[in-house]
Amino acid sequence: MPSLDLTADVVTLTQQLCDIESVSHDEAAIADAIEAALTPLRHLEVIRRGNTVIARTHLGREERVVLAGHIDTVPLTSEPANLPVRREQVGGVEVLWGRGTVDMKGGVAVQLKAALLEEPSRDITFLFYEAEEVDAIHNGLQLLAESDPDLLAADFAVLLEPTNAAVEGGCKGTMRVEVRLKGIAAHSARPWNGHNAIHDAHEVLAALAAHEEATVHVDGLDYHEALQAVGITGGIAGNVIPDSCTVLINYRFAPDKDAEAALAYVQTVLPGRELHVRDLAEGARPGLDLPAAQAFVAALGVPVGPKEGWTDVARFSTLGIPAVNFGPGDPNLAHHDEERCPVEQIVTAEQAVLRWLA
Ligand SMILES: N[C@@H](CCC[C@H](NC(=O)CCC(=O)O)C(=O)O)C(=O)O
Repeated sequence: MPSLDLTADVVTLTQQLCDIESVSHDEAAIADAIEAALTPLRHLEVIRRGNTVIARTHLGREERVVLAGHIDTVPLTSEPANLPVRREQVGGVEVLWGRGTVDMKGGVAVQLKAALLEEPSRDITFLFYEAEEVDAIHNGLQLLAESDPDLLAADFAVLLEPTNAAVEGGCKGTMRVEVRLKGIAAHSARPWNGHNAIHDAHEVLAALAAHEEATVHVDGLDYHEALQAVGITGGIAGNVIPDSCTVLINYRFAPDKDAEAALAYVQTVLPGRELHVRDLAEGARPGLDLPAAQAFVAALGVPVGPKEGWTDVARFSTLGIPAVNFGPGDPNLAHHDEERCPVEQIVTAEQAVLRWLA
């Protein structure tokens, strides 16, 4: 069983975490390693639900904060192979290079180092959760909110998602919709007997390609919307006119919109098309005017910006718990084949979190 050494420095710990492969739905090994590393720490209560590990202090402090991070990653690449991670120089900067270094095992390493604090200034709930990178129904925090909502209770939450060690407020919503096109199957030597559903997709794709994506100003931050085709399927054989074709579309919408408004917007881009919602997670407004968030930003003294990806800040906002994103790694390199994180940034993030909790 792979193991983690919590006494190692935060960069080495990040490397250890990354080298335990944990693509979504395959997090058992990393959850086992985290649970095994935390269980001997006598100041923590450690709980396991599926492949989500929860650890809490019970020091009777006035405030409880959550430090949360997901332990899954998007799939690996083979060319270039992005596991095992490498520590190397890129453009004169020392980086950890490989899957998970940005999204988000550097943040998880910072959580684990903070878990060693025996006398933090606040009570802390650490959440290491499964299946964040996939459809919302699998999300470990979603499952925890259903099974043990009390485990999410807190006055403030920090999601250790990549932010370049700045604070990123709120997050955009994400919706996946399918447009299902119908045709008539026939022999491809005699296409006049059928109707090609894949050919019909060009109208949908042309509308998406022509669409101008908006920038929306919400409570002082600019969120860049995105409406993109992310998949297309159809065809059963190389000599059959396809009778169906499905275009999968991902809409990333600013947090001034709820799900209904987001769907209505997609409909304006694709008038008359029947839209089938496959997955949906609403966003969260920045909430940086809330006292808890202001105190965090002031304590860290870092710049603020918008979170363009979706994160579980949205879940905490829904629960009425102020939450922000703060962690090492450039979000522009999340999910990228060249995913890499400057080692210095992982150390900076660790120091900032430890200072805040001291
Ligand atoms: N259920 C959603 C979950 C997607 C989560 C993912 N989040 C990030 O990559 C955060 C890092 C960042 O971009 O800043 C995402 O936004 O894709 C889904 O499946 O879409």
